[in-house]
Formats: sequence, C-alpha cells, structure tokens
Amino acid sequence: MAAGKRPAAGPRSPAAMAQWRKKKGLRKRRGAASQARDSDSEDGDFEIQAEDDARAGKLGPGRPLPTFPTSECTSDVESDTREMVRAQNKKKKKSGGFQSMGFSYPVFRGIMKKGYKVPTPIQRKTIPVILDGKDVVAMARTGSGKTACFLLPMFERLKTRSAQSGARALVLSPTRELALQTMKFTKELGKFTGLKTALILGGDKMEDQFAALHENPDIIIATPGRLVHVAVEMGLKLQSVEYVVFDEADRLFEMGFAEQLQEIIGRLPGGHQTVLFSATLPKLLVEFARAGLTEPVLIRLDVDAKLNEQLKTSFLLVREDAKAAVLLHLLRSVVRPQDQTVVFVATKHHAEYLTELLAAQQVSCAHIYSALDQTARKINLAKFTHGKCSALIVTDLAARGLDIPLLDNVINYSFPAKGKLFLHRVGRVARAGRSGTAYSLVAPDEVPYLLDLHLFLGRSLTLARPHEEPSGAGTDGVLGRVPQSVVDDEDCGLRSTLEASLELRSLGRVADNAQQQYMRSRPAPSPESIKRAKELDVAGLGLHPLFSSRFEEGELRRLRLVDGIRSYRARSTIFEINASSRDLSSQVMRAKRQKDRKAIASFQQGRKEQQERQKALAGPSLRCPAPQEEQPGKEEDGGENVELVFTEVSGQKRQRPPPHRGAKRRREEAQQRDQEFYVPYRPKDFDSERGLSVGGVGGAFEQQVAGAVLDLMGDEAQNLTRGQQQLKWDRKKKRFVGQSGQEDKKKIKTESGRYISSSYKRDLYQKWKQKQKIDDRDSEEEGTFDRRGPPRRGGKRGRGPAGASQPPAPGAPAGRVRSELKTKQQILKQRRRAQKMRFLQRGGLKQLSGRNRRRVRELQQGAFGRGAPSRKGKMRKRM
Ligand SMILES: Nc1ncnc2c1ncn2[C@@H]1O[C@H](COP(=O)(O)OP(=O)(O)OP(=O)(O)O)[C@@H](O)[C@H]1O
Repeated sequence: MAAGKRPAAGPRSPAAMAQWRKKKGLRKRRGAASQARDSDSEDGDFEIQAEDDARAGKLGPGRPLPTFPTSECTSDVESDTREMVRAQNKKKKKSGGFQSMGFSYPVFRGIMKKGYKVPTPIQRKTIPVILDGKDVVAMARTGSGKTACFLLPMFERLKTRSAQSGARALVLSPTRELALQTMKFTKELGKFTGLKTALILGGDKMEDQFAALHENPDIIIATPGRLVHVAVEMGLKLQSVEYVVFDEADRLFEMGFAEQLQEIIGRLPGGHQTVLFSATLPKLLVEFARAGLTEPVLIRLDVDAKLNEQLKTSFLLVREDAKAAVLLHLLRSVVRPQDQTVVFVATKHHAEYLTELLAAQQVSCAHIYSALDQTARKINLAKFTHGKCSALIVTDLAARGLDIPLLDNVINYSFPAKGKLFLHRVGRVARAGRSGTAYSLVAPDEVPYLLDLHLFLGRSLTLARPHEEPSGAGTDGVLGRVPQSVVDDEDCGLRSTLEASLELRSLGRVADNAQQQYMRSRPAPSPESIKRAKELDVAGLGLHPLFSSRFEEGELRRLRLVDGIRSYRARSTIFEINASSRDLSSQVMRAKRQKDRKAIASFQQGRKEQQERQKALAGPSLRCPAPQEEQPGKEEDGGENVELVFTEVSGQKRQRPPPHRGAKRRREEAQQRDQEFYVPYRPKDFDSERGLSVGGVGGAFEQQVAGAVLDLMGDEAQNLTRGQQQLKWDRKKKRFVGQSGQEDKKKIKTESGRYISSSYKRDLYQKWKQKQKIDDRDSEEEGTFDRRGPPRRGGKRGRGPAGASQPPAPGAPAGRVRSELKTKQQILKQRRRAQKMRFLQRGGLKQLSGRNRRRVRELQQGAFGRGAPSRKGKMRKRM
C-alpha cells in the first residue's frame, strides 16, 4: 500500500485500519521535509494512488502498481501513465521525491540503482522545468547534484535507443576529466534506458571517435574543441540534436572557447532545448545570449551562502619561498594520514616540481595538468581515486566538476586570482553532505585577492590575534601566520633534498620562472582590495589557531622579538649615525627636525588615528576579533617619515600636508549616510555579481556599456573578403595580425558560413574511411551525418555523406561511377568468409570431423550395445 493511504472503500480488516491510523499519527509528527522523502518508495517501485486504481477498476484497493511499462511498451501507454502519476502528485503537493517527477520506469530504476533516495534542492527545482521543455539557466553550489539535473530529463526526453539518424542530445564540458565523469554518470543513471553515448574528447584518437559516431549514438558528450574538429572533418550537421547541455557554462563561455562554441551552436537546429549549469553563474542572462536561449528560466540557489556549511577554510599567511615547507608540514602533520588531498598550483611546472619534491620526502603523490598526455592523466587520476597516493597536485584544470569520492582536503598552494575559481577549487570537498577542509597559503602579494574573495563571498575575514593563544573559537575562516619553527623544520629537510638532487634544483628554477610569468599574467585584484591590503597590518598578525600545539611561550616570545625587529624604526637618520653633534650632516638634520616639528607631530597624530580607525573597522570584508596589541618599538620611535623629510629638504615634490582637522571632520560628516534617504549607486550584490561575470574585466555596468556599443566596423568587416580584412600591427610580433589580435592564420569556411582555423580540416575522416573501407552510402544509411558533406579545401564533395547533389570532383569521370567501397552487406559477407577461413586454418574442420566420428561411434554403441556388429541397410544409413 502506498505510504499513508487510507484503505479504499470496501470491506476493511480492523488490523489494516489500525495500521493506517498508526501511520497517520506518525506522519502528523513528521516535518514537511520527511514527508517529501516518504513519497519515494524505498524499494524503488512506483506506487500509485489507491483511489485512482479503484476508479480504473484494474487493481484491488490500495494495491501498488507493480512497475511502469518498460521501454518495449508503446510510448502512448507510457506517457499516459506518466501523466496520471504527475496529475496525482500535483494533487498531493507535499510529495517532492523523484517519483513525483513522473520519470519512466527505466529512468527511475537508474536513479534507485545509483542510490539517490531524495532529490537535492536544485534537482527538485530544475528537473520539472526541464521536463516541461523549457530552456533553463541554473546555478547551485558545488557538489549539489547538478549533473543529475540535466541527465535525468535528458533520458526522459530521449526515452530509448532510436533508429533515427544522428545524436539527439549533446553535452558540452570544458575539460576532458569532467566529460569522462559525465559519461560515467550517464552510464550509471541511464543504465536501463539502453541509450548509446559517444565520448568525443581532445587527446583521444580521432579514428576511434569517427567509429563511435558511425555507431549512431543517441548522446554525444564532448569537449568543444574536439567536437568542432570531428564535426568539420565528418561534416556532422548535428541537425537531429534536440537537447543541448552546457555544463560549467560560465567556463565554456569565458574566452578561449568562443570560436568553437559559435561553430557548434551554428550547426544546431532551431527549436532545440538548451540548459546551462554551473556553480557560478551571473544573473545577467545577456552574457549567455550566444547560447541561443529561448525564454530561459533562471534558477539560482545558494546565491548568498556560496560556500558549503560543511566546509572549513583556513588561510595561512606565508612567504612565497616558504610555501613548499608549509605544504609539506600540512600534508605530514596537519591532515590525517588516511586523508586524501588535492593541491592546486599555478602552473604545470609547479606541479612537476612539487611532485618530485614531495616524493623525495616520502609523501606519495601524483599530478595532473592539461599538457600531460591524456593516458597519463587518466592513470594519475585513477591512482589517486583508488587511494594509491594521498595527494594529487593539479592545475586549475581539475578545479571544476571533478567528483572524487572520499576527498577530505583541498590545499590552495597558489591563491586563486578570482573568487569563483576559489569556489570551484574548494568545491571538490564537502560534496553531497560530506565535510571537508580547504587550506589556502597566502603570500603577502596575494592578500588583495583574499580580500577580493571575501568581498565576493560577502563574508568577513577574521584575523588571528597577535601573540596570543587562540580562544578556541575555531580555525574556520581565520587568516593567521605559520610559526617560524614549522617553516624552519621543514625547510631544513627540503634544503638537503635539493642539494642532493640536480634534477630537483633545475625543476625548482623552472617553477620559479613560471611563478614570475604567472604573476605577470594573472588578473589584477580590484583597486579597493589593493588599498585595503595596504592598510592591513599583516606584520602584526597572530599565529593561526591551526598550530595551537606550537603556542609555547618560547614561540610567542620569539614572534614578539621578530615583530619588534621588523617594525623597528631608528630615531635618527642615516646622516646622524656615527656622526658627532658638530658634524654638518647631523646639524642639518637636527635643524630640519626642529623646523618641521609641527608637521612631524601632526603626521604622527594622523598615523595613530589611522591605526585606531583600522582597529575599530568591522567592515564586510575585514574584521579583527579583538583590538590589536600595540606593536613593540612602534610607540615612541617618533615614526618620522624619512622620505618626507628628505623630499622637503631637497626641495623636491612637496608632500601634501595632512588635512586640516576641521576639513577632516567635514569630510567624515559628509560620509555619514542618512539611511532613510540613502540610495546606493551600486546594487548590494555588486561585488558578488562582478565575481560571477563571464566577461571578466570590469563590472556588470562596464560590460553592459561595452555591449551597447554600435560596432559599425564589425558589420563592415563581415562584408570584406579575408584578404581585405583590417589588420593591425603587433609591436611584439613585429608583423600584422588579425582584428582580434590573433595572428591571421589560414582559415576555412564551414557549413555554417563561419571561418575557423584550417587546422580543423585535415581530411583525417576520409583517410579513416578509406582504411575502414566504408562506403559513403553506409554513412548515409547509418544516418550519422547530414546529407551535405564536409567542406573540402578544393570545394570537392564526395558521395555518401557528401550528398549526390554536389558537383563531381575536378578530373573525375562524368556520370555515376560504381563505388569501389563495399556496402554493409558486402562487409558482413566478407567478415563471415574471413571467419570461416580462420576456422579452417585453425584445423577446425579436422576437429569437427573427429568430433562427428566420435559422436557416430557413441550413437552406434548406444543403439546396438557395446561391440555390436555394424548393421547394414536402412538403420546404418539413418545413423
Ligand atoms: N539526489 C541525490 N542523492 C544523493 N546523492 C546525490 C544526489 N544527487 C547527486 N548526488 C551525488 O552528489 C555528488 C555531487 O554531484 P555532482 O557531481 O552532480 O555535483 P555538481 O553540483 O555537478 O558539482 P560541481 O559543481 O562541482 O560540478 C555526486 O557524488 C552524486 O552522485
């Protein structure tokens, strides 16, 4: 009986009624969430309302409907039943399980097999809308189950394997690893649908991909670059695609993939359904205009709480050159020995160097980066996921989408330059209800990025208290320093390892150079964060609570001493050192100090006030848990700004005097806001949306403005031939390059009329077909291709996928020539013949006749008794 259903009218046993009442009582006590969960039957069978069954007259009162019709049944019946279930569930608004979504049985079975009992919030929100056929742009935080959101409706739409030509669904992923993972999910969740999937990834053999597409898959999962390559080679029109998914859509739409996406979208038919998913999507849908969305529904969850509650974050302030030592300490002493950790680094050179360095220190690890061979990438990832090594060192290639079960920690060796990259990186842990920790090593020059991140998250950054033991408030979200003793201990071991290995030293040098390049190329932090970072007194920061075991008195004393030395300001200038009071330089300095004593006093006063303001500051992105202690050596050193004095003495550019007190007060008053009438010129979510923006540079307004520019040149450029297109002088390359700043490479025109790099067309497909002896007619029969063929450099088109309407190739004999390529039947016949040949060559005939002879003997014995004399005549003949 369906959970909680009153037994239908008719004779009821008292026991059944008592059971029903008991259930009803129980249900009343439960909350709304658990009611939703109840609606999913535990055993995976669909159940239907008793009243409905009774009305239908097919089932006994309250009896469950055993299963949905399987895919063999006619789709009419299936859709009727689904409608029935939907209607029923709509009546019962409480139900919010997978069952209420009206999936067909094969899809539902896949969900149950995967072990999903209750849909996640984003699944509950998006699946019904996608099932209704609407275009959807959806955002929810990492690990919230977005993959199932687009796969389940896709299975439901495609239903079952179709003989219809061409793929009907296309899933685009930004990285190969993510595409592989989506393939895995597709196989698991769509296990009972029988749909065929082809994986088109860069780095894999193109020949295998041609073969996969020749098998007429229902779904194509691809990375954009390789899909365009295959599509151009094969002349794939993708006209049968009804459902397109842009997974990690913001990444796909960020620069880099623009050309490929335009080409793919240009090949899609009108009226297809498009869904976009990511953990970081802006609310400005105009940024996805290129995706060809039609009246899209925007669903954004977790806009405010972007980080998972189960995720703990720690920010460690370390010098760049001490990062390796701190990383080693974290892996050895902070994370548990059984933990699995992913380390994000800036470049592949860092990945190589750190892998070797850690291996030399007996920390087992593997690495992945985009330039690594695809097979090595797969092997290294498998090594890590199977627990063969405890750390995986990766570049941002692995930041998105990777779902590594049982992953515990993420370490940001290099701090991400963008807030949303941080979200994706740390989103590898604390997935699907699990907990996890993210440690971030922050070099002093990365502090502005840290402040940018907190602006983006809308969270406050907590600073560790200086020279004090932590109050036990926890380590979450705290920025603190690493004890010098930790750095020294680990650094000692690392130095001796480096001294012993020439290879490691050269890898280290390469990594250092790469770091310089990376720092030059990373996007700049926002100006306000740079300003705040300058105001932030990082030298006065306390030890991170993570190292509480190191908070011995000795360590704190040492820290105080080091800080004292760091902030020491000499009372006298360099001209007065070792100079007697009669020396000219000393006299000049004293006279100067005397003359400027007012200015010096006011400067000191201003500085003090600034420090006090900073302490009291509890803004959205910066908060001190307690007033900071006064820095030793700072209070009475006079703090004379030597630079200022010297500029004044030498009569150079005059520093602006500190503002007059009255002017200051007036300015402060002007800054006070009347909350009743104050209208901010920026929306509240400005920083957050700026971080999510796909366009990259500038805020949302800047982008809107940029988008509103009427680009007459752009239109004109389209009418120009390639030779006429405007070129501009590249000073670095010392030659003319195309409008986009790209070198004017050789281009070919595609079916969709766009120009793409000629490297996409190398006639690999034709060669493969010749090798496989595939007739073009077969390609057409198999229906993978459009009737129009692939573009040829010489304007030639073959038969088969190329279509018969094309002009013959120059030099080809006129009229229809009998193709030398074999038909499907001929290939099958040839295969059978080859099989037979192999059989004969193996001596199969001899074996067969021997077996026959033995059988005859056995039969003879069975029929006539052992050693019976052979009979002549009819009986023997029959035998
Ligand atoms: N309804 C569900 N019940 C239980 N587990 C689920 C459910 N949906 C998804 N999961 C599991 O949650 C994990 C994360 O899912 P998925 O990879 O789809 O997340 P995501 O939102 O796509 O993450 P990312 O943004 O990082 O790509 C997976 O292990 C998946 O099997």
